[in-house]
Amino acid sequence: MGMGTEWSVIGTITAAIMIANTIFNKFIPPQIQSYIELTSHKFLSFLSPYIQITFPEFSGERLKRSDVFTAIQSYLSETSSQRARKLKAETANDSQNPVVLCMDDNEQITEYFNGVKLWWFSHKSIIRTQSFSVYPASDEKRYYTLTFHKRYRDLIARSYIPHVLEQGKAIKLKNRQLKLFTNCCNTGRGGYQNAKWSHVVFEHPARFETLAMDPNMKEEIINDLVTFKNGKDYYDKIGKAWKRGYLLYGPPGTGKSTMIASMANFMNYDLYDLELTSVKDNTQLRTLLIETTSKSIIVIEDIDCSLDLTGKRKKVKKKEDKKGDEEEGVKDPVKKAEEEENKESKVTLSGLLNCIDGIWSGCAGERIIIFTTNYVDKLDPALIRSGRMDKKIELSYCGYEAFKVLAKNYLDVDYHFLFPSVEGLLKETNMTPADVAENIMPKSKSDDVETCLNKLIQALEKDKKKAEEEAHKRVEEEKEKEQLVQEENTDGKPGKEVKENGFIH
Ligand SMILES: Nc1ncnc2c1ncn2[C@@H]1O[C@H](COP(=O)(O)OP(=O)(O)OP(=O)(O)O)[C@@H](O)[C@H]1O
Ligand SMILES: [Mg+2]
Repeated sequence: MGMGTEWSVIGTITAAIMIANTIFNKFIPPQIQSYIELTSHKFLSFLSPYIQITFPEFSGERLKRSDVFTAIQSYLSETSSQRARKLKAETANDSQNPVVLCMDDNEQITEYFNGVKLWWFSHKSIIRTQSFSVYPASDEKRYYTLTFHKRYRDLIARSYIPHVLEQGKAIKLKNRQLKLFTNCCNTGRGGYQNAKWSHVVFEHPARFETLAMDPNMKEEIINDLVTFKNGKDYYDKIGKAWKRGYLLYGPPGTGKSTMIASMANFMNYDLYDLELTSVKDNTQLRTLLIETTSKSIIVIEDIDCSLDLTGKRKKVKKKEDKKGDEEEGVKDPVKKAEEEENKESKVTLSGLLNCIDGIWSGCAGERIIIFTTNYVDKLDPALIRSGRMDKKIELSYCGYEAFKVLAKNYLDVDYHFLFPSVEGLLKETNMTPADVAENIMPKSKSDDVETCLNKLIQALEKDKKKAEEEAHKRVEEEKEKEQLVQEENTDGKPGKEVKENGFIH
């Protein structure tokens, strides 16, 4: 039988089945339907040498889409778009390929696996649910069926289906568009229902390759991330939730935020930027954290400024109070009520810790939480203990290795005769990678590598001079202080006492 004849036979049979199915669903009572289905199924399976496996979209928990179904859908969207005749165009979140073509509903394709022929069908049927409402409720039921000869049962079950699921998951991950979620500006006059995330597509260009830092430290972080990503079985084995916490600390402009973006790109995880000052209270914080999904990084930037750890937040509130008192006479009452509510907003350290431990234990895995701070000493030890913050990463001033990465990024050079001068000066100064980057960035077309590096050298020399002057000033001040103490000792009371008592203290 030729390919064309085979298809027309399958097509006719499918069409006939679909018509019969419609008539069957419409006119025959459900009890008789199930009896007929059972009998005909038994009869057909006795006659047919083919086996059929069904993969429904929803199974078990009605609200959760089956992971197997979505994996098959991704797999077929890639493999079927070449072969299926009826295609469906779906919107993709990719600006370069705005449309994804995939197999349409009630369409079929043939596939070969290790020389074995098999058929995929995509079904969609409308089920009318029994309802007392004026408008009859209808529900779409979608599923895939896989048909193959019964002699290949083992091969399909043991090799082909795992292969499809693995490929499907990989395709889904590859096509995944990263998102940046933020809770900022979502709190207003309302209560907890306003505790929600809004998102934009995450398109930060930061990569580990372009991140300027000590190469050994970079490698250590990458290895840590890779181990975490592949660690599901390990975490299961040791009975620990599949989560990891990082604390990034260092002066402003040393690349903390850049590193977080690089991590998200490297891991292919969504980013949740949690702005604690916009969270009303601990309950709202919990709601937000529970809503985060797996394969994500939850970030709390400048943790020392957003929590009542240092008294900083209190100070801000006091300032607001003062301002409020001054403006009291002219204030709109609605605005005032709103402010009153905002003033109440309070996330406590213990609330945050409980929430973190809560999502640590209660939600599905693969989550990273990152805190950043400029002042690590100010943080409460409870917040950064191991288990909550598993790895503490210090990002510091620009060293020579980090400079080389920046020079490669910004000027596309691996070496230049001015590099040794830069190396020497970097050792003697504290310049952040952000400032180094700003100095070596060409500002006009005529700026060549030498001009840019000279500009950096000038800036470094200026910094060095300033640091030397400051150090000199400090020494002078110390000297003055010492002199003052000495003068006090000779002229003042303590000296006399020493004399009188005859003791030297
Ligand atoms: N280590 C680095 N590698 C590459 N670029 C860097 C690095 N550090 C800083 N930069 C550059 O400087 C800019 C500021 O850095 P970033 O925002 O990451 O600093 P930060 O440590 O988060 O500062 P802050 O504490 O103020 O939030 C970035 O846009 C980036 O271009
Ligand atoms: Mg930052």
